[in-house]
Amino acid sequence: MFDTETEGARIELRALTKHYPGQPAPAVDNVDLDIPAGELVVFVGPSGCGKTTTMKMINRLVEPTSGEIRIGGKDVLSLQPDELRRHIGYAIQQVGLFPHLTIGQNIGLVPKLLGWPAARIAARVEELLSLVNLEPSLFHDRYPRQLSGGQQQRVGVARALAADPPVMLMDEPFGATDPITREHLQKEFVRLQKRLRKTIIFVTHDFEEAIKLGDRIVVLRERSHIAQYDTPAEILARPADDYVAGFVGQDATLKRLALLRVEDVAPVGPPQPTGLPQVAAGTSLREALDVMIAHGSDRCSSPSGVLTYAALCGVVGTGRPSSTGQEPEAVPSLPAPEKVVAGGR
Ligand SMILES: Nc1ncnc2c1ncn2[C@@H]1O[C@H](COP(=O)(O)OP(=O)(O)OP(=O)(O)O)[C@@H](O)[C@H]1O
Repeated sequence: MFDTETEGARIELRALTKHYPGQPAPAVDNVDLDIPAGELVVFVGPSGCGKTTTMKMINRLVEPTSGEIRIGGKDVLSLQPDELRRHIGYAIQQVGLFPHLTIGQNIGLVPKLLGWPAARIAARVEELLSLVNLEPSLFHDRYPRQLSGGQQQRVGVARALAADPPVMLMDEPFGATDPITREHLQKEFVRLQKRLRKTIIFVTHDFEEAIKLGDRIVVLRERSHIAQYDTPAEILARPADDYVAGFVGQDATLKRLALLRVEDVAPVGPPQPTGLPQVAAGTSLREALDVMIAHGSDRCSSPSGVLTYAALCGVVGTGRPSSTGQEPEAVPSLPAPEKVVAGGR
């Protein structure tokens, strides 16, 4: 259907507008947006700003009033809507599993509609259950009511991936889960997307979630006007205006530290296995800072070298004048270093 069948396809929105009948103003007004192939782009904005309407126009659950949508160069509005939807994964907060179908049947629904042979569907369902960390032998024949909320959300993601579509639309897919399950699902999802490289539009109210998941974030105002479209790091470092700064919140520096890994910071020396608190490869700078604070140390050792508190401040532009000339935001000061007792807790 698209120029790429399974790997991410580029999405282009041109002057996209939706004016619901009887409403005084358009819900989505003249939106232009380019989403590169293989990227996960998060729409974040206040309730009612038009996130869901924009997303639903892409798989034509909502018909645009005017404008253009292209996926992989194909004009979406010239395609048959049911056929289009079979080639776009869709996961929503309410999950929408069919209660009378087993988990296996729910996941296999779209491949079945696409006419895949039974053996191929069975293999795909097994593969997807494993991919979302649900043991196939335990979950394949259960019914949705026999699963926890978090397990159902995973099935929702598996079902959206079932036909291996190049594009996925995800509307608060983890919204109904408790914070711990949600964090777990987010981490799993980031790992999954690193492998799959689909083009994904992900809607959320939660700016923290947008930072964790997005290659880029679109911050929306009312009527889906774009306030800023950039990488999480750029939005945190340089919010376009006060509206975006309001989303970023007070702790932008800590959020930026959470995006960076210890290996991103030039080490000041080789790893020192003893005497310093240790952090693993892949640890975020925010976690490394927590380790330094917990040990009362102004440095810690990682496989790529020694990370100092000064280097950590330098990387987020604190402790020296910022490029804009504004006062840099302070990272929390470290408590006075204490002697770390070898073998102590
Ligand atoms: N079917 C409809 N008929 C009329 N107005 C609608 C319809 N669906 C949505 N709207 C209106 O369009 C605007 C945008 O709604 P939409 O659901 O796209 O926003 P949203 O940003 O996704 O909101 P939320 O975060 O609360 O889900 C709102 O003012 C909403 O009331």
